[in-house]
Amino acid sequence: MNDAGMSKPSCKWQRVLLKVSGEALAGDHTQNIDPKITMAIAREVASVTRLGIEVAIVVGGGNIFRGSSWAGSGGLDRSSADYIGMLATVMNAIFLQATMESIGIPTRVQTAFRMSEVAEPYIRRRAIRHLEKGRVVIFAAGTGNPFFTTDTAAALRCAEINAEVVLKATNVDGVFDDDPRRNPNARLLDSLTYQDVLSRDLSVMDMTAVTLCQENNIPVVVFNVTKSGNISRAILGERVGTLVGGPWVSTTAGT
Ligand SMILES: Nc1ncnc2c1ncn2[C@@H]1O[C@H](COP(=O)(O)OP(=O)(O)O)[C@@H](O)[C@H]1O
Ligand SMILES: O=c1ccn([C@@H]2O[C@H](COP(=O)(O)OP(=O)(O)O)[C@@H](O)[C@H]2O)c(=O)[nH]1
Repeated sequence: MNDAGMSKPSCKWQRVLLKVSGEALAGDHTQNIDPKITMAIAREVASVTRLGIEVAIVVGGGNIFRGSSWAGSGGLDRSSADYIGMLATVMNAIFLQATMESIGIPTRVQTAFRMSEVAEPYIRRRAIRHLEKGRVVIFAAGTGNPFFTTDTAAALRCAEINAEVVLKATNVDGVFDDDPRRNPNARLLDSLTYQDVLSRDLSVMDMTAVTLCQENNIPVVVFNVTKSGNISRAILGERVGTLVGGPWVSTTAGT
């Protein structure tokens, strides 16, 4: 039983870290953020938090600004470009928080650097208390440092709050043995070891993020967020997408 008075279901995971990339939030790309996507995420997260599963989210910012693409333009150095990118993730976080709270999900945003007029600063113990109280916590501004990505922030926050898995929401069905957008014969991989990802240079997450997950035995599930129900399936531990960090193990809840 958690503080929110909900009995814990016999699901695979009790506390998860959901990584939502900016690309995923952009949906059909008619705008920077697709409200249909934020609402779909909110509804699916709501359905699992009602089961007592604790959900923390790291949002990306690539739908608005990706530092590496801008560094060097108009005298913009990489660090300044990355800070703009981190601020982009805060915009996504505030939007997602508003959508979640509009359907009754108590949500807190914690940013890696202080902007306390719009969000809480990242305070680890406070984040854990929010989760224990049944609130969704959205981590924004990545790690707060330039030269990193929000995938690394996802791995870091997952380790810090003792979440059990990083669920990486993407626009493709999982990890393929080649880029599916370039190679129609690319094969979806069921599961992978961290070493596979590193040695075969499979574009799952950046190497820093993969190494952090490997060193802390954090499994990563890469799944397609655009398919309705996949967020719930991933959070409930059902077999969806590609599992990095060892073979799927059947559970009572999943297959
Ligand atoms: N250190 C902080 N800086 C900025 N805002 C904060 C801070 N701590 C809490 N808040 C905000 O104040 C509001 C009330 O905090 P809340 O989390 O509801 O407190 P409690 O856990 O005691 O109920 C929330 O909107 C929260 O985001
Ligand atoms: O710890 C971090 C996280 C993000 N970023 C910057 O924020 C941008 C958006 O994050 P990311 O590209 O990881 O978002 P996503 O690819 O998930 O949309 C990155 O390109 C970086 O410029 C950063 O500098 N440090």
